[in-house]
Amino acid sequence: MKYQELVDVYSRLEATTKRLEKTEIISDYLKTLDSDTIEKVGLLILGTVFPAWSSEEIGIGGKLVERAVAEAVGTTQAAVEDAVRDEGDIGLACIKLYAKKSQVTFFSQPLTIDFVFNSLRKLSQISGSRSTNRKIAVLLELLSQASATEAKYLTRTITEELRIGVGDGIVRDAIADAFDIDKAIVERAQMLTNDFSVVARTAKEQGSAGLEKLNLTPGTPVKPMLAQLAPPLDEIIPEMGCALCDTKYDGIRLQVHRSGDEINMFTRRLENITHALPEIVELFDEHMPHEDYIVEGEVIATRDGKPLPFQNVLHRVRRKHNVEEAMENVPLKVYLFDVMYYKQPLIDEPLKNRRNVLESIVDTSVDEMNLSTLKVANADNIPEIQKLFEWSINEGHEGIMIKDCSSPYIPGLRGKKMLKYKAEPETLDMVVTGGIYGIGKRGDFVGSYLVALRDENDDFKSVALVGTGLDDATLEYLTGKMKELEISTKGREIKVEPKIVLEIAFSEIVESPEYETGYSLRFPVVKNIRKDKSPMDADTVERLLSMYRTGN
Ligand SMILES: Nc1ncnc2c1ncn2[C@@H]1O[C@H](COP(=O)(O)OP(=O)(O)OP(=O)(O)O)[C@@H](O)[C@H]1O
Repeated sequence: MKYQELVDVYSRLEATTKRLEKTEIISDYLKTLDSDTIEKVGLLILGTVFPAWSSEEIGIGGKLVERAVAEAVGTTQAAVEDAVRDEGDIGLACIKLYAKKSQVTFFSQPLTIDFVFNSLRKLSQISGSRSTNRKIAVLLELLSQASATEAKYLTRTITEELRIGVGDGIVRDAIADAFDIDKAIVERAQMLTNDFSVVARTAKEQGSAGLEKLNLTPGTPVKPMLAQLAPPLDEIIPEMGCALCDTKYDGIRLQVHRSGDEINMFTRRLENITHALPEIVELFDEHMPHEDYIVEGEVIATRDGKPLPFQNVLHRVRRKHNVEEAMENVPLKVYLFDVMYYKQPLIDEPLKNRRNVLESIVDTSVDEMNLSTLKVANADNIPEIQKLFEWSINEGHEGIMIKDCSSPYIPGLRGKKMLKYKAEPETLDMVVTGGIYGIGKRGDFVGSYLVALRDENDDFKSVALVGTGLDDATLEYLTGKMKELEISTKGREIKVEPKIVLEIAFSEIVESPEYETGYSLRFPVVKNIRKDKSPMDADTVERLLSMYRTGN
């Protein structure tokens, strides 16, 4: 299958902002593909060649791509940089540069989807000596054979910024439409496998029966079930009838998988962090059965037995060197709260049963391994739940979780079956799309950050400019990141790729025509850099609107 055909689909997708049209374009295209190609297109359509669960990445910086483009079209790297600055994006720069291409490729063959996919995967494998030259060689093989539009989308795929406004939701709907399958079935398969190549191929070959057979596999991470904000206790607990309430710990969510002799640990973003926390691997090896399982819990940092803010665990997870030293300085504790697999998948079991299984398999005889502190609630013992909340806060935790006893584990869902009840006011996790450099002696730093939220097309729409809450070290760190992610700079204004996630506190949501969402925040303050979240995990315009309507 020719890559140009996929590129034509990209162009049509970029040309419309309408979700239904995008879904139809992809759905029609998927119907024309054979099994091997649909597997690749399932990922390429999202601008990637790796499934969401994989920690592999293409790993090519913008500068290297610019160098390869320069060689492919026979110009200087400076000319490519200029074009990127003028056009605001490497893809559009390619269109301009390829029009003037002086290198003529003889005997060139049209690029195929297969060749592009395999070459992009090959890039991630190249390391060690002369790796830059070897990467350039692979890039050149692609770029010198590419048409202008192929180069546009190839370079955007390589820099992981496809910009066609297609996210998981649209691909899910397109697969459902193409093969006449219920969307909920496709969604479930995606949440369980986190791999659109498997979902697309299975949908094509086996339809809904095949998708329904896909299940959890220990070793492959699954999207975590997420929480909504809880209404008052005396409203929600009678509504649930039976609520499992447990302490909400302020650490990092950990999904621990044992498969055979191997233990792997993943974050909520499905990042594999096994190597950063060797003592936790040992803890699970010694205090959990040697059976296949997937359990979930929160890992927190402590000092003198008291919990430390979650950034302390984050430092442990990000650390590549001196792991031993960090282990002594930041002792960790695990609090388990769910089990999704034990010898067999358990996600369809009600939470109460899962909790019973969990309690029967964890050995909590050591200080570091714990079950979350729990109280089962009903309409008659609400004051005891209020006490659990107060106790949790006094112990230095964040609050409590309120979970429906009868609920299955629904991967990726933020629904009413799992709620959070916190002491602190709600914040929004927002994505930085730009910023403004300071003036005078602050001229070297980006002083305010344009923050945005994801809309239903997975495009980022601006909400506010935030400049408060940042100390000098954080400003320096963020400015460095902004420079790495720079798309263009005009005067004091910088535009960046949407990668940085900031947690923003604010006093109120207000209407504002100044920003793309039509809303803004009063007194926004940066509370944290959420290095544990990807832009796709950030909050949405929909959430902003629902908070605006409910005054939350
Ligand atoms: N006992 C518990 N049960 C479930 N989750 C818990 C528990 N203790 C702590 N957590 C954490 O609380 C998180 C949900 O709360 P919150 O919304 O505040 O976190 P967040 O990371 O800001 O957002 P998200 O809901 O997107 O994870 C869970 O993802 C989990 O990491």
